[in-house]
Amino acid sequence: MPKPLDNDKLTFPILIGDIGGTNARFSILIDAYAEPKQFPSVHTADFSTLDEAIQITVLDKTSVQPRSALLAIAGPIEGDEIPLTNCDWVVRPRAMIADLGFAEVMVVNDFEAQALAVASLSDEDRAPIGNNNHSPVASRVVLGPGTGLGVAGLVHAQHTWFPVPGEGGHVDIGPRSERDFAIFPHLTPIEGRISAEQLLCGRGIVNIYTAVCLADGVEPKFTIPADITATGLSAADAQAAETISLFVTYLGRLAGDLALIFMARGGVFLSGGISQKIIPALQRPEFRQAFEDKAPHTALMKTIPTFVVTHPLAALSGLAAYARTPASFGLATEGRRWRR
Ligand SMILES: Nc1ncnc2c1ncn2[C@@H]1O[C@H](COP(=O)(O)OP(=O)(O)OP(=O)(O)O)[C@@H](O)[C@H]1O
Repeated sequence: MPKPLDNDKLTFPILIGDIGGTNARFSILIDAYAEPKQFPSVHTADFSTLDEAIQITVLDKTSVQPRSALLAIAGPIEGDEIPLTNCDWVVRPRAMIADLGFAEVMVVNDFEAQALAVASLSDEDRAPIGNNNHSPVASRVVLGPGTGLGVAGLVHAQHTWFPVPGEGGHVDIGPRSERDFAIFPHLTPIEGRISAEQLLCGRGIVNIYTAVCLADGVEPKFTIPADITATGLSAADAQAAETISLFVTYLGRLAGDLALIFMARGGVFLSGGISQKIIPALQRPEFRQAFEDKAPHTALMKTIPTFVVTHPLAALSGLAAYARTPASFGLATEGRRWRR
């Protein structure tokens, strides 16, 4: 078993990496004060292993030899061989230490990294949804529709940020309005239920659109999420337009539920690839209406801000924030930190 370590500093220079299902992004943090040295983002499919991607895209391109690596990955972190969700790579920290010259490797969950990022996002790196652009220093939530639906809480207590990565994308979601009751019977349950991720991700956009078409007795025209949002945003197609409206409504409902669970007075932050692409739809009334529609707590919900994270490399910025000042974060390291 890996040896548990305290939340002490990783040794600089630190390679930080955000390994998604489709893309991997790397940078090097020379010390606690320097801006990260950014490397071009790469497609995971272009390299057979993570180690090869690090060697070719980072180590071969710089004379700086990182002493530590801090990686965010999509998927649960268990044991010494960590397979990635949606990609063939396996993270092998012990082999990275042996072969790539690192003294230490630490691996965290990708939404934990997103949560670390929203602890300190500047105004330029977020777009408010609604009238409130103030985020007090208080607990927050990150909710990210992309290939899947990621969720993490960020609890603020004792002057410390505690990321809470969970599987919140898999909570149940059910019909509420009369129109929902007409559409939901056309969704395909998985093992008897509809989870939030079945509606609130790229595939979910297609699921909603198809169910709307079936409810209307119309042949579906689109199978690609980006086509549905593009057509829906321009209102060129009634079913695609309704899909966008329902998508932001359901996202607002879930965002509100999560804000209630975490008492997230610091706000709910929408990350992931889709949120940034549909900001105009999120700024229409439906998202905030659904978010605030939480009687008997409507007055409370009106005070909670909501944002789209617009930072292009939010997970990397979260990892860099942790690498600089680990003591500001209550990040669990047990079983996730390996050293030579
Ligand atoms: N304009 C768009 N509107 C709606 N959905 C989109 C749009 N563009 C891409 N998508 C969908 O977003 C999903 C990809 O999300 P994202 O960009 O967050 O990638 P990821 O694989 O989750 O993360 P990573 O880039 O880290 O690998 C896919 O399902 C894709 O079809």
